[in-house]
Amino acid sequence: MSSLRVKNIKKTVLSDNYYTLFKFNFDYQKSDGSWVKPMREVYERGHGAGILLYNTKKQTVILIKQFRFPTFVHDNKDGFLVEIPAGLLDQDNPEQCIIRETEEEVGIRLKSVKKVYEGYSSPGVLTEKMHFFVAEYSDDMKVSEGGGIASENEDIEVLEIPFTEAIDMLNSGKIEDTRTIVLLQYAQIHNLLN
Ligand SMILES: Nc1nc2c(ncn2[C@@H]2O[C@H](COP(=O)(O)OP(=O)(O)O[C@H]3O[C@H](CO)[C@@H](O)[C@H](O)[C@@H]3O)[C@@H](O)[C@H]2O)c(=O)[nH]1
Ligand SMILES: [Mg+2]
Repeated sequence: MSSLRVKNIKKTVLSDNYYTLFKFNFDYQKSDGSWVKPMREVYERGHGAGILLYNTKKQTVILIKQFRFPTFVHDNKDGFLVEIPAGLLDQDNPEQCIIRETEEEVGIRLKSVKKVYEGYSSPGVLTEKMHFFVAEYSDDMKVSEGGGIASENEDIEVLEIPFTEAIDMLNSGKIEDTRTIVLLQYAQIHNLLN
C-alpha cells in the first residue's frame, strides 16, 4: 500500500464484530495536482474463491442455492440466490480453499482446478479479491451430499442442471450473483462444455 498521491493515512476501527469495518481518512492528490481529504469506509473480511463445476458428457453444471440475508433485506423476495460454490480463503491458498469448499458445499472431491480470473468483488468498499476457478467433475467424484457445514448454520441446496438451463436462467435474470454470471459467461465464451 504505497502511492505518491496518497499520504497521512489515519485508520479507525468502526466495528470489530465478526469481520472488521474500518474508517480511513487520508490526503489524496487529484489528477490536476490539487489535494483533497477523502474519508472511506472499508470492510475487511478476507478474500474468496469460487468455482464453476461442469460435466461435458452430461452437459451439466453444478450450482447451489442458499439464503443470502443482505439480498433479502434489499429486493430479493425470498432471499434465496443461485450461485457457484464459493467460500472465504481462511488460512488456505485459493486452490486449497476452493477444493475444500467444493467438497463441503456440493460433496464433490476434486483433485485439480483451473484458475481463470482474479478480481476485486466490490472495490469501492470491500478489500476482498475473488479467485475464479473452473473444473470438470464426474459422478465418481461424489463423496457426500454436500450442503455446507451444519455447525456454521450453512443450509445449501445442490443443483445439478443442464448448462443450457443455467444460461436461460442467466439471460432471464434469475441468476443475480455476479460471480456466477462471470463464470457462466466464461463457459459460454470459451465453449467449456463442447
Ligand atoms: N456468526 C456469523 N457467521 C457469519 C457471519 N458472516 C458470515 N458468517 C459465516 O461465515 C461462513 C462463510 O461461508 P463461506 O462459504 O466461507 O463463504 P460464503 O458466505 O459462501 O462467501 C463466498 O461468497 C461471498 C459472496 O459473494 C464472497 O464474498 C466470499 O468471498 C465467498 O466467496 C458461513 O458459515 C457463515 O455462516 C456473521 O456475520 N456472523
Ligand atoms: Mg460458501
